[in-house]
Amino acid sequence: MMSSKRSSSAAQLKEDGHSSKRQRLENNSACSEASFLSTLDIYILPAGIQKARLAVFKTQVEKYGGKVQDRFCSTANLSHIIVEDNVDMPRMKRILKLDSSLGLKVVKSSWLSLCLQNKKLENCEDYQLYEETSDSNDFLPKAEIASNHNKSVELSRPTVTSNLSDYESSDDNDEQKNEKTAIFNVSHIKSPQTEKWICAQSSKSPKPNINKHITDKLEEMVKTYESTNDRWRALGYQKAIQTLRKHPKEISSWEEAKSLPGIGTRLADKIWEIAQSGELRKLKEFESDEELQVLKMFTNVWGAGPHTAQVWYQQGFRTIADLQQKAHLNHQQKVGIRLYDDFLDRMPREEAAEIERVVKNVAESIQPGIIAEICGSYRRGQATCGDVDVLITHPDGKSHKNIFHKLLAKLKESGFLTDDLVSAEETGNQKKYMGVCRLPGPNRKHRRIDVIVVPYNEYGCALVYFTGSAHFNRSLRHLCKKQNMSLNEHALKQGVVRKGKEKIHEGTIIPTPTEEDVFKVLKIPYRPPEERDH
Ligand SMILES: Nc1ccn([C@H]2C[C@H](O)[C@@H](COP(=O)(O)OP(=O)(O)OP(=O)(O)O)O2)c(=O)n1
Ligand SMILES: [Mn+2]
Repeated sequence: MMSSKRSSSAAQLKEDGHSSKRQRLENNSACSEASFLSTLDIYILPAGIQKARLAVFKTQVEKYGGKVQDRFCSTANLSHIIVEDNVDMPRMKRILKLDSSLGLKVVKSSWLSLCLQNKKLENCEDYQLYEETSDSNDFLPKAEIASNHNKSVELSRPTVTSNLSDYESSDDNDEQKNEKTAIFNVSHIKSPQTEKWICAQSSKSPKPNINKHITDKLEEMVKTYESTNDRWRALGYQKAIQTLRKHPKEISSWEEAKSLPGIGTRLADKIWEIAQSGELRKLKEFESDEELQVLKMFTNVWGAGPHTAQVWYQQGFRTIADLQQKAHLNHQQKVGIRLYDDFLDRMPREEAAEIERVVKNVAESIQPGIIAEICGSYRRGQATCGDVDVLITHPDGKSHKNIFHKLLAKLKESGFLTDDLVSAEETGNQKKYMGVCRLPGPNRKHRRIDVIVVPYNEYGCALVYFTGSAHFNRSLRHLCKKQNMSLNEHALKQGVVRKGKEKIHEGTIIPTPTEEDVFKVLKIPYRPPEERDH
């Protein structure tokens, strides 16, 4: 969980780092006929296609700016797999030896012929092969999930290789649907129907979660998949949990589970198994699997992700004591191990409020008028918090610059900050500290604290980002993509042009001094923090 947070900020950084690619866009942006296939990066399944025809396809596609891969590689960033018109999905999967989610478009070769014939990238929808979906459409609005339900292609992806880029790629697959509009015809983009989006809806459910007995078990599955770095599956389960939480009645049949958006056959099986027996065999198996349990425990060490956990396991370590005595640990992991139990314990929100008061008082004593706001789960009104995320700024637009070091120095001096994890991470104009604090007095636990100092003109976007939830943020970012915008903790930008995962035009900043402005620009109703707890 905590390691995912850090990977995510790295991913965010990456998002920002594409300005050098702007040039390429400018050369490309007048998308003439000559490069009408430039968004294609395809693999053509040879089965049933004559060699000569295969060669023609390859030459033609390349001639018009596309790429054709000679070998199939499940980790390559393909836009489509092309198959002979009579090849069906099961056959293709057999040939390519696939059996978990890839999320690639599989299209009949007659579509490619049509594009070449008309010298334009035709809509491929009518030529696409579909398979029942189970775990993929996380960020789509509900209506879209429903309508795509039996259509989206879901191929198998080998488990252990899934990583963060898979996680983001759900966005991109969907984006490819709009590739024509996005690359060729930027000015004619329709505003998506926003009302169905997760970020447009309140997380406050009018009814309590009646399927809690099911979602609790699925949550355990998520934790396991997260510890083995199987984010693809973790995300699929997370999405099912969201859907089930909102479902107004107790699941009473397999069909009922299966009819819910984003729940495919395999998830419906699991849900029905829990509904009927109160148990999930797969989870039991996981629970009796020593390796999985150890990996879960090791990934709970702050500073250790699934990879480190795996390495430790392979080195023969099985307990936290083993790590303490024998493993080669970096500074963060040493802190993570020393405070292992404290970090796993979520603090009551009252304690987070006390921490806020300490930080606010010290901040105010350094610079009057300073704003210090706890974001994260606390601001969303949760009863317990995993850590405290303090966002700091100053309305004069400049005083924030001097605050970071002074504030941390004072907080250390008083003994409130006990350990540093990341002393200063700079992202653009923002500075982030990650560390550990403890309130004065007996029997106090150590708590994780992040302090983020941001310039006032980035405050609106920073508030949105650090308030979360992470799921809510993903939905916002995805909605942005649909409107050719981008959103991160720094800014909301418009006129962004993307090609696959790449941003080939960074876009321009739309000023959003407040959170409300962010919602307004995206044309969704403003949601107060407690309604963003998705
Ligand atoms: N992968 C991530 C991680 C974090 N965030 C944003 C949204 C989160 O709400 C906020 C703070 O991150 P935390 O990990 O502290 O999450 P929460 O505060 O929501 O939960 P917790 O109570 O577990 O700290 O940062 C995000 O958008 N994407
Ligand atoms: Mn938090």
